[in-house]
Amino acid sequence: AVLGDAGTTVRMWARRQEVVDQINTERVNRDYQPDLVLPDNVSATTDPAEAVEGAQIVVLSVPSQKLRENLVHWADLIPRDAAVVSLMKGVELGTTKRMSEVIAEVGKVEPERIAVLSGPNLSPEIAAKQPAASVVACLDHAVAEMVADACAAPYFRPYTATDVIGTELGGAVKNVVALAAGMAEGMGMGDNSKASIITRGLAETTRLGVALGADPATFSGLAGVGDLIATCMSPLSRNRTFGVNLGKGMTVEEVIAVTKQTAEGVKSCEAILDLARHHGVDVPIIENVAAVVHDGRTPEEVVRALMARRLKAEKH
Ligand SMILES: NC(=O)c1ccc[n+]([C@@H]2O[C@H](COP(=O)([O-])OP(=O)(O)OC[C@H]3O[C@@H](n4cnc5c(N)ncnc54)[C@H](O)[C@@H]3O)[C@@H](O)[C@H]2O)c1
Ligand SMILES: O=P(O)(O)OC[C@H](O)CO
Repeated sequence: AVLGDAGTTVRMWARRQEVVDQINTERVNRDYQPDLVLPDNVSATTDPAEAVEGAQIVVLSVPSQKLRENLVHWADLIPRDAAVVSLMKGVELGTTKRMSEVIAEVGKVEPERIAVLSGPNLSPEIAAKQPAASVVACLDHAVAEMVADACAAPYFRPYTATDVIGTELGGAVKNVVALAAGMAEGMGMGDNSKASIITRGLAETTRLGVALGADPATFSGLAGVGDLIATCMSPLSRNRTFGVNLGKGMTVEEVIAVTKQTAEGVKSCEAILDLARHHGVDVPIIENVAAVVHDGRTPEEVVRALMARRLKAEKH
């Protein structure tokens, strides 16, 4: 819808024929955004070859852990001169690769053609065409500008950047911090607790980003603190909501059973923790979220553990 409203012709790929038919005939996707009427320049197909044929820009958005298995089938179809844009906010389990790295590896796309888009962009608000800003980052700034032009709509303002690592990492780590903020909310804690989590979560994100080669300034921007605030504070966030349910005492299995859409932080927290350990970066909030989600610790136990840590100077 954003691309279409920006005047860009869009051919979407979907797996199910009934979804494609609904989009092409009624211009809606009832399961995901029932109130959003897609613009006329957006169409859909179940055939990936038809979707990408002649495309100048290929936008990839599936759950992060499913990108690799899908990309295997798309790699040879992607036009060799197209920009490839990732909207995904996760890190791959096992490999600890960011989505742009998976695209380069499996899609055989040169890094200069890979752009990532990230920012405070909760989809129900975007679908309601409420004004929002975002960041398109690509090593080749001209490619970032081309993608920004293609998605600049009256209600959607993309800024450009060249820090792919920072932009991508900000989007992935904020989901894990939002799980922690949600847990605090679910346990009945107030704004001091959540602001403390957000601020120290940003410190962890920045430390890890710098170790990976990101520009620390990126984390003060839309893809850093901007998305972190939106996701940690909004009841529309799936990651925060997942955390709220954990904080209220539901088990991980119970929360998964009631969660219909992707909460990227649940799987990515382990991959991000692996990445941090590999680079020798201290990430206590991420570590404790992973302990709740994957090791059976309770939110109460990890709050006690976080508050009992050795006192230290406040620095990144
Ligand atoms: N929803 C948001 O507000 C938002 C905003 C910015 C970025 N993102 C990011 O975009 C990515 C996708 O999120 P989403 O909100 O679209 O998630 P979603 O769960 O709402 O939708 C995921 C889509 O992928 C499809 N899908 C699921 N499993 C698949 C598979 N194995 N193979 C192919 N397709 C599959 C689903 O049918 C659905 O169309 C995530 O990385 C998310 O962090 C989401
Ligand atoms: O609903 P969430 O938690 O996946 O967050 C959505 C977007 O990433 C917010 O920018």
